[in-house]
Amino acid sequence: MSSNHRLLVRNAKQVVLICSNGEKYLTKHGLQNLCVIENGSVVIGSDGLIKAAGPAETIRAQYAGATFDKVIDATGMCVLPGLVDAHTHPVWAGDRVHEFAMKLAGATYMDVHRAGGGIHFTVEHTRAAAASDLLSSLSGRLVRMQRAGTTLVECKSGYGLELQTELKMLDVIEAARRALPINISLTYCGAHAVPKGKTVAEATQDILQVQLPRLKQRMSAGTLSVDNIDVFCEQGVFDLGSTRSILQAGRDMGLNINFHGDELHPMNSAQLGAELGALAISHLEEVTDEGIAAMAKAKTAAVLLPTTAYILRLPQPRARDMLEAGVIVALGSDFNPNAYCCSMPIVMHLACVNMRMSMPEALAAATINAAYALGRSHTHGSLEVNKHGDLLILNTTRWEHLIYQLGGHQELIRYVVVKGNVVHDNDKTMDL
Ligand SMILES: N=CN[C@@H](CCC(=O)O)C(=O)O
Ligand SMILES: [Zn+2]
Repeated sequence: MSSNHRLLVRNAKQVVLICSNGEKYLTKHGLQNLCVIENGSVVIGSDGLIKAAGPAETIRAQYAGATFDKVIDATGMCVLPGLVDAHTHPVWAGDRVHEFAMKLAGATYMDVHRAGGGIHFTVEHTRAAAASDLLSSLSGRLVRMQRAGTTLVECKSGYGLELQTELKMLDVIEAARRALPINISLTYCGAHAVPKGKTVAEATQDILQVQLPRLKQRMSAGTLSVDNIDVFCEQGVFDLGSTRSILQAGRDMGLNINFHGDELHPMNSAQLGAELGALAISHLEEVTDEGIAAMAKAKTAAVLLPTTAYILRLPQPRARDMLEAGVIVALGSDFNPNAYCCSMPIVMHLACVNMRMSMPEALAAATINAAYALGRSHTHGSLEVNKHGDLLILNTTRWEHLIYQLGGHQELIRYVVVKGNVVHDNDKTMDL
């Protein structure tokens, strides 16, 4: 093979492909043994896509005459697909460290929300913030996530709750998508809370009659590209009926349904999502057995968020029951002013310890299954030919160290690569 390629990563102790037969997600037995090559190499072409991932000897012979823009000798290191974070709220102004103190002193999430704090506090600050300030804080957060190994991240709006600020947030995410190498899946979450002074019915009408039509115009004009629609379906927020009408309207515009459900109370959100063909439902701390069965049947991914249950001291989502029922389990950091965590390695560690997932289950949940939850598992989430050349190279001989060493990812992650370009080199503390 004599053509020029972008990147060769050679002689890695382990190359963790995750899967190798074009699987769109992994459940049950598929999660028991992830596909790992001992002594492997990876080739990424000049189009940024994976050309080969296999035994080092085979690739050496196959690419004997090829040239590469860059060669990384990964002797003694591990190569993994870039991590996928399936749930974040990364655009906001005004932190909530004071509320963290209140919660440590015993206040619940809803106590703070009803007292006008929580999402409402963030809405007030985000409405007042300049788009340029939101973009610069968002960019910093995304770089931090990328350094922790995330190469595809879902980003929600939802701290505007009215047209102008929701559009401002979506535009800021769109601008970050164009400026930064990290891959972004963009979610409209105008139904994140009922704005102060409005009833649920009024808020729902505003979304259906004002916000979604404007979004549709912007999408048709090609100035905004929204991927998913989200609603916070919860007692005291959006009930099942209003959730249904908003999600249906989003689906009719071609958006993937991906929403917050069954977090603080059992709402039958899982059944609703399954019925509507949702790609994913997040949280599910209070999901019922019927909800689990419905999601397994409908192939609706469960995006579990270990940081939320940890910080709010909620019951843990029933990951084991979901896995045993064949639900597609994915993970997200839930980065937001309530749960300030940018690190999917920490999320995987919490999923293993608190939700009793195994390390292979957690890694699949943070790669191929999270990519599925975002409708991207045909291009992301595993190291397979023709997928994006997004990967991590770890300073360790066994991939499990990324989960085992709690908070150790900064030292462990040597390189982060997106489409064959090194976007983070820990040795040079470089971020591009
Ligand atoms: N539960 C609703 N939304 C977020 C929290 C957002 C916030 O508190 O600002 C979540 O997923 O945890
Ligand atoms: Zn959320």
